Amino acid sequence: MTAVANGLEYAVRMESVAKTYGKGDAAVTALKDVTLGLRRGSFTAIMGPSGSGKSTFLHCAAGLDRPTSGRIMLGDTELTGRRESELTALRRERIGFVFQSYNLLDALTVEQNIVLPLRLGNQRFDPVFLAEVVRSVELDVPLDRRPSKLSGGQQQRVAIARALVTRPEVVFLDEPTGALDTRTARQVLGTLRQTVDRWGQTALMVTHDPVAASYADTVVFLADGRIVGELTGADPERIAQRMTHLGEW
Ligand SMILES: Nc1ncnc2c1ncn2[C@@H]1O[C@H](COP(=O)(O)OP(=O)(O)OP(=O)(O)O)[C@@H](O)[C@H]1O
Repeated sequence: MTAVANGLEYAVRMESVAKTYGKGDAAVTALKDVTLGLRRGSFTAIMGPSGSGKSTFLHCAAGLDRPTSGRIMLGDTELTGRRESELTALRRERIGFVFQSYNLLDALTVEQNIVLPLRLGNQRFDPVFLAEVVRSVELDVPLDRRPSKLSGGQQQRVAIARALVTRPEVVFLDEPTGALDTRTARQVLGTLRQTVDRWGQTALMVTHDPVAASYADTVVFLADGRIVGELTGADPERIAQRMTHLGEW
């Protein structure tokens, strides 16, 4: 298949990616020969024991960290070998991020938080699209409120809206429900699933939770820096069983 066709079919492609931290005796190889494509419109979860390379994988795929070798493509744009300023612009314009700790600014209102990536990129915001994003994440609070006045679940919906507002090619989520109670976590994951289904949003989520992972189309398992398996359409029990086979988690 040609590179252009891959760019259309895959939102992200990683080819033989390796990442080593440090040098000599202190070197730690966090990723080894990782090859994976995220199809446009797919929702993928990454699971693996502690230290298996999940964060490193997410950071490399999102252009937050550089692999030691291999190639990473965002659509038909190669990330590897770009200057930091170019990577910053690519991340701002084409990628959305959601973290466990929400990372909202309390000096700003909910609405100002959501549109912040557009302001930073000097992009205009379309109030009709903003309303659609707010509706799609089922955010049901006054937009002039400060984030700290909201529940954890509502704060994470604000963070997801902020990640979606630039119409990113991919949203990367790092333990997005790690700080939420079980019921709220399920509601937020249901919302995320709907944005994938309705908008064709591509998403990649790192999680320790088999229930969270079961909302994804495919779960990719990492162990010791390598991809060691994949499950599609699996329920939480099957995912938990596979994790148990990978050892402690
Ligand atoms: N900045 C760094 N410098 C040195 N070693 C690192 C660095 N970041 C990660 N590592 C090492 O790389 C390996 C993979 O770490 P990583 O954080 O990617 O795993 P993880 O699966 O996300 O772990 P966890 O589930 O505990 O967050 C580990 O051995 C870790 O100690």
